[in-house]
Amino acid sequence: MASLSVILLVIPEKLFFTTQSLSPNDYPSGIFGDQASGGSSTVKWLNKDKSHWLCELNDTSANPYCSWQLTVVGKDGKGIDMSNFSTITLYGKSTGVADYFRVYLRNRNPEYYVFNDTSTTKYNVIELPTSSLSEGIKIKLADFKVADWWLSANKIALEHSHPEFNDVIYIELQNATFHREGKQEFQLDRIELEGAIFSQELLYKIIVLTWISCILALLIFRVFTLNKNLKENIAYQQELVSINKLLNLENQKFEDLAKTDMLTGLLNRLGIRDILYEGLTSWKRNKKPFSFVLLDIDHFKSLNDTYGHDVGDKVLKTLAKLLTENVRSSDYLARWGGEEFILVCPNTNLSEAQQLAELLRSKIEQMKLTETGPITASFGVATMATASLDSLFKSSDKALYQAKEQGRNKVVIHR
Ligand SMILES: Nc1nc2c(ncn2[C@@H]2O[C@H](COP(=O)(O)OP(=O)(O)OP(=O)(O)O)[C@@H](O)[C@H]2O)c(=O)[nH]1
Repeated sequence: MASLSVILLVIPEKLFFTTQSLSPNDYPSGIFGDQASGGSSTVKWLNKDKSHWLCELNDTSANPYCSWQLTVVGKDGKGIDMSNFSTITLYGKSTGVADYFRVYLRNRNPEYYVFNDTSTTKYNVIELPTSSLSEGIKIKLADFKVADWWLSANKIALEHSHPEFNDVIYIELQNATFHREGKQEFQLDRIELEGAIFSQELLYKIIVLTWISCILALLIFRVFTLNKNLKENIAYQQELVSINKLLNLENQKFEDLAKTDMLTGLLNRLGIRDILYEGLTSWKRNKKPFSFVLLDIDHFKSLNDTYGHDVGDKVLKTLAKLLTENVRSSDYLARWGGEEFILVCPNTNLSEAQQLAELLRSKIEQMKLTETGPITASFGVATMATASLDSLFKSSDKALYQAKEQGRNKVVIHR
């Protein structure tokens, strides 16, 4: 865009020029003297093409004249719109007594032109030296002025007193003001109109407007892409959020799995850990009773040995189910390891824990096991006396050991 602007600015103005060439043969032409206004000046053609004529002026009227007139009206009835041209060049020859001649470019405009009254066409006029006609006289349209006599004769309003070239219907050559007597030959070969397609001003305007349009288009494109990126980012964020949710769920799943004993589905040691700390904290803060029931299947080794490990596993699962069904919703049951289970009882004193252990012992004893026959379990019960989970566990383990010692299938409490 910048390079294009530079190129447009440095390109020679001529490249933007448009030209139109007129030959007197292309349009009807006519010659006339001043007899109509009482004079005796005459004019006659000197060739068949009507491009060469002789004017003989006689100073017998107020304004002696003779004219050559080219009627440049197209088939559409319109004259030539010269408003886009900046110069008109006349090529021809003139010899005789006169140094100057005048050119009229006669324009129509409904504001002052009366239909069929050719005298109401605006007389844009300029007087030029006859000598330079052979080299081509280039005249700037801007140098034309409107004939004063025409303005007065037609009482033209001030706003229409400037030259106009939008509908020129006659190009006319005449003797100049001070040539009143004598012979003058004219020859007109060619008329050339020339003008810039773009004026320098328009070119600058186009460049500035193009820049503004490009910047605007760029801004709109930028806003559009930013918006698109924003939407994509939001969608990506939402995707991340949902992935995170999924991952959290998965994490939770893994966490739950890590805290669960695979065989029985009960909590494992890791799973019960937080509950133990909560119980300890609660005991420390409010001295709320907190008890443990440890239970261990009796002679499980011989059960395994007799019926096999798989049967042993089934027994462990059945027992876990029975225990789950018979503990309170406020208690926490976990597999401590092997054939050993722990029941953590918040807000439960020693006697309540003992009763619970007794109930479980009795349920286990009565449990129906088709493959092995009945089993029993021994229980050690303890309640928290000092702020130590370790000593609570040791106490209940000690009580369990005593239950085993006392013949198994027993509940022993640690006092
Ligand atoms: N089937 C099965 N057996 C297990 C599992 N974990 C531990 N055991 C077995 O449990 C048995 C425990 O035996 P011991 O510690 O000697 O105790 P016990 O035979 O129950 O004897 P007491 O506790 O003194 O009544 C061992 O033979 C272990 O192999 C398990 O997940 N599945």
